[in-house]
Amino acid sequence: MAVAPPPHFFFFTTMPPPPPTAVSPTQDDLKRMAAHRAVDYVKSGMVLGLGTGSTAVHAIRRIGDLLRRGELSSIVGIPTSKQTEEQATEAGIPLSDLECHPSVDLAIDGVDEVDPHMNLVKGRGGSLLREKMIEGTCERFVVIVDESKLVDCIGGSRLAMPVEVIPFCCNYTLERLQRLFVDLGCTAELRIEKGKPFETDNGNYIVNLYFERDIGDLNDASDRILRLPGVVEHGMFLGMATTLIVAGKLGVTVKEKLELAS
Ligand SMILES: O=C[C@H](O)[C@H](O)[C@H](O)COP(=O)(O)O
Repeated sequence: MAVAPPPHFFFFTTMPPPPPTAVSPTQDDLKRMAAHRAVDYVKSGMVLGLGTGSTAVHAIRRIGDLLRRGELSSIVGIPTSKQTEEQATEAGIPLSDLECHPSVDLAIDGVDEVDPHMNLVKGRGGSLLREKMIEGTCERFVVIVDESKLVDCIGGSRLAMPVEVIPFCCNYTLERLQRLFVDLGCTAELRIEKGKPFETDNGNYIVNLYFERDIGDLNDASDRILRLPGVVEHGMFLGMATTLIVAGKLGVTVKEKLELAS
């Protein structure tokens, strides 16, 4: 099993906790705090990757507010899902796509899990493919989380690792995915919603992988999954995040890749 390098190429900056109040922040408050801190990175004229989910929506609304107040201008948003497209339209953010704007300055998105090396699991909302296309091309990818998303190793939570597959013979692909990781006690399940397979924005299905043991070499696992015909993409986002913003009860912490910070 390959050993990941220590995370010494990162440094931390912290912000003081909010003044004490009678009520402690809810998880949604923490998501909003992380999202608003991320929007500090947004400058007028930027092309922005707009993430998907209950954390990212706070960033979308904040950007919309700043545009309305004239504190930001000439922003172009590239939505990572149909849901985000609707939310961004409602927030008044002008939208485009990668074909018209192939250079994305900054993307902001939530995640399902983040490890100490800033490797991520994404896609439990089903949007991993468009997210990976857009966030994989941007200059700076800012990940925003409440502290519940921090894990020691991704996949180690024993929660779902989503894989987007084409519908054709999806159970065959599912079997092959499960067999790939038989030594890790992997179970593969087709994501079902309302009695039928959950369909992504791209018309594909999601197979959720559950691991009994730690995945170990994530890059090797990624390669093995992607080599299977029928697989479109998986939810491991390895080495992509450049900034991590974590909101917790003690305040907001910002962690940067060193090369970006210098
Ligand atoms: O497909 C969904 C996306 O990857 C989301 O970014 C991820 O699931 C996190 O969503 P939330 O902020 O709602 O926890």
